[in-house]
Amino acid sequence: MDYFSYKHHTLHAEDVNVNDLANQYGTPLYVYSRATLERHWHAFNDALADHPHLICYAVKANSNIGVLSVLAKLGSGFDIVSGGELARVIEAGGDMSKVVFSGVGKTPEEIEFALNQNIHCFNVESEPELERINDVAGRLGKVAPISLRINPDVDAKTHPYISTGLKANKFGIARERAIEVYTLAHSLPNLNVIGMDCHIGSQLTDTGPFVDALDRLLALVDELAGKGIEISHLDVGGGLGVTYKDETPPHPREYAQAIAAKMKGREHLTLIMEPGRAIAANAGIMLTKVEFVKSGEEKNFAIVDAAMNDLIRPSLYSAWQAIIPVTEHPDRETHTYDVVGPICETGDFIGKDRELAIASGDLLAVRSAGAYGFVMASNYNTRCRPAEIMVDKNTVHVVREREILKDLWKGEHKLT
Ligand SMILES: Cc1ncc(COP(=O)(O)O)c(C=O)c1O
Ligand SMILES: N[C@@H](CCCC[NH3+])C(=O)O
Repeated sequence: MDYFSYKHHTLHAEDVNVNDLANQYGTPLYVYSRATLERHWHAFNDALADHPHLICYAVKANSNIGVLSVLAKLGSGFDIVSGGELARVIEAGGDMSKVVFSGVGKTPEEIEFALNQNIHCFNVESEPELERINDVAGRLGKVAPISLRINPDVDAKTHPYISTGLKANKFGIARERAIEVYTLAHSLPNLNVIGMDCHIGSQLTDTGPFVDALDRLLALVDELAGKGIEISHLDVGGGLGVTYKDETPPHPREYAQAIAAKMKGREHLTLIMEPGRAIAANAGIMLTKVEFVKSGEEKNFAIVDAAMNDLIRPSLYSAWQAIIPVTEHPDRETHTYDVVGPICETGDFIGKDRELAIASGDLLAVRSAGAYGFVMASNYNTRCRPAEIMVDKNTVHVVREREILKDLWKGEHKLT
């Protein structure tokens, strides 16, 4: 079931006509569906019902406090990568005992902040980070729970910018060095070694690489146990892909069951997952208005009011996201358009070569925009970032107001 669907030729988000949202809140506008977020979270959680587990939603995918609060109410954990994300989870009412802290460059201040919140675990990516956490914990008279992020050296077969589990990537500790680094961690006085984690990349559309990575991790868990280092959780990271166009990723249930099957007989190991995109991407759309239709010699352009500063994935990764009309006009002729924004860059496009039946003033919806959409937005060209809306059946919540011009130079000072 799709919570973004047409009723009487008009796109709805759950029970709300998105035309009304655009009229009331303006465009560009991000619109999320609470029911979709919840359904995606439950798909992971329910599939793991037979194994001790924790779903730690990857906050980076969509860190809006409204989104986080919906997931916190379901009992979700959170995977964070900065003190800022931790502060958002606190603000949203998240349970600190279900927070894991990933990322290659945690500062002493961020470590202290997280230690004082008693988070579940630090996912440590290097030896110097291990030493740093040990020092900060010692200074605070605390013991830091840690997991080591192992780089399993498997090819996730995804876009090179978002592949993270190869030796050539900056992430994690090489598999060959894992035992040595675990031994070091175990010897440090202010650390408690409780887990092992990995994350091999994002937008993966095949279960194979996940299972290969898990096999490699489990072999290490056994080797560690042989050396007297027993851990209590295994975190397989995030990375499950979604359908943007014609990709056929496994359903979260299928993916989670494949992972859980490998964990049979290891019920003492809590299984942690950190899905981001698979929960948020298809729970959101971005609405944009056609300002002008421009016919060139070689191309037609639909110049819209959203740009690469609002949604950067097409420009950054040549990512394809569906662009659909808010009102269907079966009577109109279609033409091929590049859907472009007003920013002064040739790379400013939302979609290329799209068949659309449009006129200026029409509204379009960019689908799959709930993950890595607003969170990657900027103010480039001094543009206000869009508002964000959460629809819950027929109720509309403004979960972030549209920026106003004054917000854009907050903290700046002119010379007198
Ligand atoms: C450590 C870690 N966990 C989880 C995620 C979430 O990934 P995805 O949104 O692909 O599920 C990421 C981002 O790729 C990550 O770096
Ligand atoms: N931002 C990326 C994914 C990066 C994943 C972060 N670890 C995207 O839009 O696809």
